[in-house]
Amino acid sequence: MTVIEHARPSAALLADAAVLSLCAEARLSPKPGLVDARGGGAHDDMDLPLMLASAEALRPAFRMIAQAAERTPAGVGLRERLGVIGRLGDRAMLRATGGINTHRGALWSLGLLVAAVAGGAAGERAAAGDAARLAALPDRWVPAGEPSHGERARRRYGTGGARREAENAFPHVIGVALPRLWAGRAAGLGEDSARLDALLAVMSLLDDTCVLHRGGPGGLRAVQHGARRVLDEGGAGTGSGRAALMELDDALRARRLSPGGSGDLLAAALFLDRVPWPERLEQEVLACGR
Ligand SMILES: CC(C)(COP(=O)(O)OP(=O)(O)OC[C@H]1O[C@@H](n2cnc3c(N)ncnc32)[C@H](O)[C@@H]1O)[C@@H](O)C(=O)NCCC(=O)NCCS
Ligand SMILES: Nc1ncnc2c1ncn2[C@@H]1O[C@H](COP(=O)(O)OP(=O)(O)OP(=O)(O)O)[C@@H](O)[C@H]1O
Repeated sequence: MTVIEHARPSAALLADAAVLSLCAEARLSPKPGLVDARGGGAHDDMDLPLMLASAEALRPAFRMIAQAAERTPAGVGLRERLGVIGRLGDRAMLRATGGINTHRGALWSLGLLVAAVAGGAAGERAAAGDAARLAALPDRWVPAGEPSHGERARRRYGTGGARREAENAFPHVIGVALPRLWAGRAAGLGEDSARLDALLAVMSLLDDTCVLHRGGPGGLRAVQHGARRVLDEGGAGTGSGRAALMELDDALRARRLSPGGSGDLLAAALFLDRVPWPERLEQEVLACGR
């Protein structure tokens, strides 16, 4: 069997892949409740140009994250360095958006995955596992402050939010979004329909603190049941699935419910799908020679 030398993707390439994934997630339309090419969804302070500007503003942070992970062995030192860069990235995002939180959750999830790939993880599962170990390490420099919306939702409803999703090695990315994306492609769905179905599959299962904070457990049930219904109707690529999706979009916009955590995890799946893993390259070369 051919064994191909695996050149680790450069920090610049990983930052490109992370920004492209955020842009692809933002452009994907029609997404229920989320910002997309049609407008702000459940948000009255966001639109697509703002999301794209925010993604671009995060490029230096992703590059610094990758460089730090290339140079520093995984451990508390790296975790604390990522915390510093993550908080700087957050400030760059807020500068670019005039103070609006467009991508905080996405920077957290993608930042950890970028660090894992830059640190040498080979394959989606390995990357999610390495990211989980980093997420679980302590960071002495977390500033004390007001509890975030997510923190309040966690205390009130006992859910784990973005932090636990990372500490558990991104089960909704590895076990839900990626398999659904690949199954959709294998079934011959168009790329947008395969991505929308992957998003809906995550929405149908995730305890999203973004939704809980705005709509409580009733709002979360509406998101989860609505997404499940679209999939049961045949998914975004069918007429009845599309009709159910548009109904869900109307309902989420009317109730101001935004499944932001699911948007973040779709972007994370698109990132992992874009990384040129050695075994995928190997399969492509073998298929080419057949
Ligand atoms: C952990 C983070 C998200 C902050 O936690 P916090 O409780 O304040 O955030 P909160 O729960 O409000 O969620 C933020 C966002 O995460 C997303 N989210 C919500 N629920 C989920 C979920 N179940 N799974 C994944 N993402 C989710 C949503 O987009 C939400 O808006 C992160 O911003 C952080 O701690 N950053 C510090 C910098 C750092 O350490 N970075 C290191 C890696 S770059
Ligand atoms: N396409 C998208 N549209 C909207 N949000 C998205 C999208 N993709 C990802 N997100 C995520 O959703 C989060 C936005 O959440 P939200 O608007 O609830 O922020 P907040 O400032 O915590 O709450 P609020 O707006 O209620 O004050 C971001 O952190 C971002 O990572």
